[in-house]
Amino acid sequence: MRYYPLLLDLTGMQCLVVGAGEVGLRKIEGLLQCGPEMVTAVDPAPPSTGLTELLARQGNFSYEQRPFAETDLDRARLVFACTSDRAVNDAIGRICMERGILCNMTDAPEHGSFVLPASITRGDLTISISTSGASPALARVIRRDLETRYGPEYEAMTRLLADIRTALLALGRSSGENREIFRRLAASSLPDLIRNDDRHGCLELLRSVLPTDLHTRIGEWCDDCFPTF
Ligand SMILES: C[C@@]1(CC(=O)O)c2cc3[nH]c(cc4nc(cc5[nH]c(cc(n2)[C@H]1CCC(=O)O)[C@@](C)(CC(=O)O)[C@@H]5CCC(=O)O)C(CC(=O)O)=C4CCC(=O)O)c(CCC(=O)O)c3CC(=O)O
Ligand SMILES: NC(=O)C1=CN([C@@H]2O[C@H](COP(=O)(O)OP(=O)(O)OC[C@H]3O[C@@H](n4cnc5c(N)ncnc54)[C@H](O)[C@@H]3O)[C@@H](O)[C@H]2O)C=CC1
Repeated sequence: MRYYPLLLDLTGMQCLVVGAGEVGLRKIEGLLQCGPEMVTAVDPAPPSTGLTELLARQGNFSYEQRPFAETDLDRARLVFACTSDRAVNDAIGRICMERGILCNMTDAPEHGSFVLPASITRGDLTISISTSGASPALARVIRRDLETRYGPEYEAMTRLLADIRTALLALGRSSGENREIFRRLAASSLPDLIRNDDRHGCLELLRSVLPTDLHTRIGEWCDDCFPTF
């Protein structure tokens, strides 16, 4: 396998995007969805409409209208080289490598330390697809295909399973018994029931699978999946 897949927590992290054209903007938007400490974009061009909107909305985003300078890398932990100037991108990649900073090279991925996957998020559920740079267009097609298979109901499904998991683990039963229940629920028709707004079916299913100690909580969990407002 060419790359090691991981999910990165951006809390407290300073991110730098050099070159805020079409590709840079996509990377900035992706970063800002994950709550970093700060995203700084550096580009000599005036900010585009998309960037101006982000600047108005996001307190943790700043834009510096000037070319890249080596000192930009002093505080950055995660860097994206997205300029249209191959020599500038190469220099960023080289310095990051020397300093041990994670760097995404948008025009020469083989010289960077990581690539981005195409992603679908449904609350805490993340589905990522990567072709390791072989064909981003294929990653995009597969992402769109999976988006229809795993719809918005998977956000509530994931939250429900997380709540049940916390409660079940607190009962202190054997992990073998717990695993059996988690696997049954995860493979059940819960997504269909949520999508079809079938609260009754959901109640029935949870009663049939969960131990009686948890039955008093089922109503509250279903309320969360089927809000009445
Ligand atoms: C290696 C990587 C490095 C990185 O950026 O991390 C990289 C590199 C390059 N992309 C290029 C082109 C395109 N990129 C896209 C789209 C996406 N590119 C993304 C990631 C990645 N792109 C990483 C590998 C991911 C993987 O392989 O799985 C996605 C998944 C995520 C994101 O960017 O957030 C996002 C999809 C988001 C979505 O829709 O879900 C499209 C599709 C389109 O626009 O229709 C095209 C045009 C079609 C095509 O070329 O396939 C070029 C050539 C530029 C040129 O022509 O010169 C290079 C440079 C090179 O290959 O050398
Ligand atoms: N990884 C990916 O997903 C993709 C990568 N690419 C590659 O990414 C690069 C950028 O593509 P686009 O965003 O479409 O180009 P673009 O022309 O829209 O944006 C490039 C930006 O870099 C800025 N720039 C130029 N010199 C700079 C410097 N010294 N310091 C800071 N900023 C500088 C320009 O002002 C411009 O705003 C290209 O090399 C392209 O081949 C293209 C498509 C997808």
